Amino acid sequence: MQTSFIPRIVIAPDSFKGTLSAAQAAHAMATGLSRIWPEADLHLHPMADGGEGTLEAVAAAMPAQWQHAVMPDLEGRLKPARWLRLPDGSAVIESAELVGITLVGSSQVADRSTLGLGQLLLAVLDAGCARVLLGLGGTGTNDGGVGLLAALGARFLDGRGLLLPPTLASLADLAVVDLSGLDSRLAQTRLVALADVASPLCGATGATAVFGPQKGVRSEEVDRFDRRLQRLGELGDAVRGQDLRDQPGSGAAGGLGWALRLLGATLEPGAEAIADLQKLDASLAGADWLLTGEGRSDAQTPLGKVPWRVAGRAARLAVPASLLSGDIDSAALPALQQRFDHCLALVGGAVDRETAQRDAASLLTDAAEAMARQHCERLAKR
Ligand SMILES: Nc1ncnc2c1ncn2[C@@H]1O[C@H](COP(=O)(O)OP(=O)(O)O)[C@@H](O)[C@H]1O
Ligand SMILES: O=C(O)[C@H](O)COP(=O)(O)O
Repeated sequence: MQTSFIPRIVIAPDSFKGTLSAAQAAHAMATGLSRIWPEADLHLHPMADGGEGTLEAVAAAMPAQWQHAVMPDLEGRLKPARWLRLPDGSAVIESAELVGITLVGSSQVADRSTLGLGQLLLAVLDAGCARVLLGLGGTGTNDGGVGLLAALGARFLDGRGLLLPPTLASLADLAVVDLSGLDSRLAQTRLVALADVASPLCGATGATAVFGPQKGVRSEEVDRFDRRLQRLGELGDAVRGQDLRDQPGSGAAGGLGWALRLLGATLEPGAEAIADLQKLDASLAGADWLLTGEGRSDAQTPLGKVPWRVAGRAARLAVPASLLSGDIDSAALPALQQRFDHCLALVGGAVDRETAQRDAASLLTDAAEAMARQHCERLAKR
């Protein structure tokens, strides 16, 4: 079916983790919409939230230059790591490049470190970048950011004054946080952390309790590891004379949010920052429809995931928004329907999870087409 109505449609999905990048998801959705409206004015905004895909989402928004380095990953293996230099001279780093959960091999979470990420930040300082955006999220580390801090000159000592390796395991013996040797260039550098979650560093809603289990923290370890980050937070905050550990986003990326605050960074919700960089509102202004989605929509989605945030922007501009995700938790539907006029999942009916993941791109295209067909008349009447 094709119609003469030519709609303006914004397509702004997050990645479908493990199956499609945000750009692939946006492209698949666009292909489906084009079957109904071949001439449609489509605006593709592959989104990210600070986690995996952040560099790609920024690169899609502007003529940024890819830069290349080789740094230790979360298990200490040397790995190529990219960063971006923006037209205004700022740099963008993505934590998932070096300490991403997909890079985890056989290590225990307590032995992983963000040291290589700190070394990458040093390389960016060497390159003379005065403003650095750091995407936080999708990490396999829970070291409170001590690796990153150590790379930049911080020292972590035990009760006898011995230097500790920068890992969660060593924090069991932590007695002193010494920030006196931090790289002096940090004082002239504007650090902006793009956080994918608003969790505090510790406690029931903190990094270890909420995101530790997905990184391999066993239930009997949660309290012990949380106490280590609590102690780290108390000692670091005392040096700064501020309570940084309870601030929103300090628990992002296994505590990297807190570590960056300790370095004077400001924290922003990553999805909002990416939407701004992509000038999403300019595309939404006057649009007829927003189509967004993610791998799985659930109770976390209304807490500020990408689809929720882009739909919030659409609502402010009176643009109806629909959600097309790989899977949708039916328990979350009532909440999701507050913001989306139509919620559709690939999983359902004859399509099981395995098929939805295997054939994600073609199923997404077909589902977008089906959605467009259903919305055709309503959009034409707007
Ligand atoms: N094509 C797909 N069909 C069904 N489920 C998917 C698909 N792609 C990803 N998922 C599921 O989505 C979940 C990840 O959710 P996602 O929204 O992508 O990331 P996050 O919640 O970490 O931001 C995983 O459990 C994955 O199995
Ligand atoms: O710990 C992290 O890396 C994140 O802040 C939360 O991770 P997730 O968004 O990949 O679940």
